[in-house]
Amino acid sequence: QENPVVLITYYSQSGNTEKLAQAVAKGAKSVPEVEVKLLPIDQVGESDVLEASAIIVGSPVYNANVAPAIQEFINSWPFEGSPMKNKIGAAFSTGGGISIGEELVMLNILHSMLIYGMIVVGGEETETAFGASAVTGEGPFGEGEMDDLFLKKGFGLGSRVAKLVVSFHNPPDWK
Ligand SMILES: Cc1cc2nc3c(=O)[nH]c(=O)nc-3n(C[C@H](O)[C@H](O)[C@H](O)COP(=O)(O)O)c2cc1C
Repeated sequence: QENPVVLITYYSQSGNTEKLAQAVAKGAKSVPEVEVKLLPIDQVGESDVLEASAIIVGSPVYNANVAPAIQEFINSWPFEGSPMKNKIGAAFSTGGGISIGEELVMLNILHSMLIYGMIVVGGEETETAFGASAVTGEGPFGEGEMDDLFLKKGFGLGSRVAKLVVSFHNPPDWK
């Protein structure tokens, strides 16, 4: 039996969300028995979406909303016959400021996943209850390297989703 696929996909104009996506992928790859795919959103086809057992979507904060490309991507998922039902979903975001949209963006992604019948989860810790987020342009969190604190959150999100996928893939005997 093939390993279940965890798809991590993101939109990133200036590289911040991509950095966080790489940390999420690292976390997912730390779990054996999953295949991890890390792709920018414009390189994801419908077959990637359909074959994935889990999808982790990342967006920058744009005026307290997801980037339009992210919403278009989610809107393009197949709906008839509920092929997305019971896939695991999770979210991450990066925003320039502290608390000016990161949570809204993650929750918006999760809301949309719920419409498709997906099972949505946050990260490993209370600090990633809604997913992993990073501040990229305020106070000590300026341009350049992403703070380790945020990369760890991304890692934890990826590893939690991958662990869940493995346990879903090998269901216990519930009888
Ligand atoms: C059009 C636009 C709107 C933005 N609006 C917000 C905002 O409402 N809140 C915020 O925290 N950051 C905002 N930002 C900053 C980005 O979210 C931040 O720089 C993010 O890390 C960019 O991600 P990227 O490098 O992956 O493109 C905005 C940036 C742009 C270009």
